[in-house]
Amino acid sequence: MTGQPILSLSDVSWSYEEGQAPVLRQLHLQLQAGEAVGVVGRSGSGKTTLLLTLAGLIPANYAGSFAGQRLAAGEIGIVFQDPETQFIGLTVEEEIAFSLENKGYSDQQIERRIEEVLQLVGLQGFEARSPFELSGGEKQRVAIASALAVSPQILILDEPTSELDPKGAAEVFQLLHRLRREEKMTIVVSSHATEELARFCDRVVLLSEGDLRLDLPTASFFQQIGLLEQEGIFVPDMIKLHHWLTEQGQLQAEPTSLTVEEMIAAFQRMEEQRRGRHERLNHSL
Ligand SMILES: Nc1ncnc2c1ncn2[C@@H]1O[C@H](COP(=O)(O)OP(=O)(O)OP(=O)(O)O)[C@@H](O)[C@H]1O
Repeated sequence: MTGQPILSLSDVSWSYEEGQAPVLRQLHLQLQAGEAVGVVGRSGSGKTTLLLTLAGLIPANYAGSFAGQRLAAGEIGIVFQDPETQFIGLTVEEEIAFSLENKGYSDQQIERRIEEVLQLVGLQGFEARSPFELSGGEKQRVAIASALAVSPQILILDEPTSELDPKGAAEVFQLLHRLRREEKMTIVVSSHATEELARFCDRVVLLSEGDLRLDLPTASFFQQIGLLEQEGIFVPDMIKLHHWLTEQGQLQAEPTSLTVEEMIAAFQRMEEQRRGRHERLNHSL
């Protein structure tokens, strides 16, 4: 994916308090339209700070500059780790209507948009429910619906599954896959769920004490097993297995298999090649 970035941070540093060590250090990061970027790093490495900076919520009085940050407010939606801290409406409908009212939508437009975004996140019929009385996965989807209501170009999510059970986490990532597929959204997501990131992201970046240590396409990123483990990042078992099989000479010249499905496909390709070689040998005898 190439072309003009829709958002680019250039040489951005940030300290919360003057005189303190920077939480982000001389950071460069570009986002292309339609890509999904994962952000990983130990607790305290600066992930939330980076996402707030991308969303324009950290003021611009840092040593550095935003090159290319020309998106108006509302063109970037952000969803926080604990969606309840974001809720202000007593019903799901009110919650989603809030940002639309702020943008001057008419009542009719608001009604239509609420219906659209609830359908998009799979919560049709939830209009009158209290957002505080939903399951964790449903709360996250309401928060995502609210962020999406004003049609942002970029959706930023800060550890959206860290408070969820596996079912809730799967629901949220299914929704993110759908937003990419159907809405072509540009998505930045920080998470410790590296298996989900490996399935979802085009690119992953690693933050380490405010430095961007890695910024690579997902398959190449997860090949850096030593560095990732040193940084306390969980490397999915499938990726370790792939690495081991390649080292043992059992898999050759295969791109990294990030998922069980890709690993099965890699073995199927090898089996077909083996059969092909066998048949050619039989013919030549
Ligand atoms: N409002 C704040 N004022 C002062 N320091 C802060 C503030 N918010 C965060 N920090 C500090 O900045 C550093 C980076 O915090 P940040 O929340 O960005 O990390 P993180 O990688 O998102 O962590 P986690 O995975 O635990 O959420 C930490 O040392 C944190 O204590």
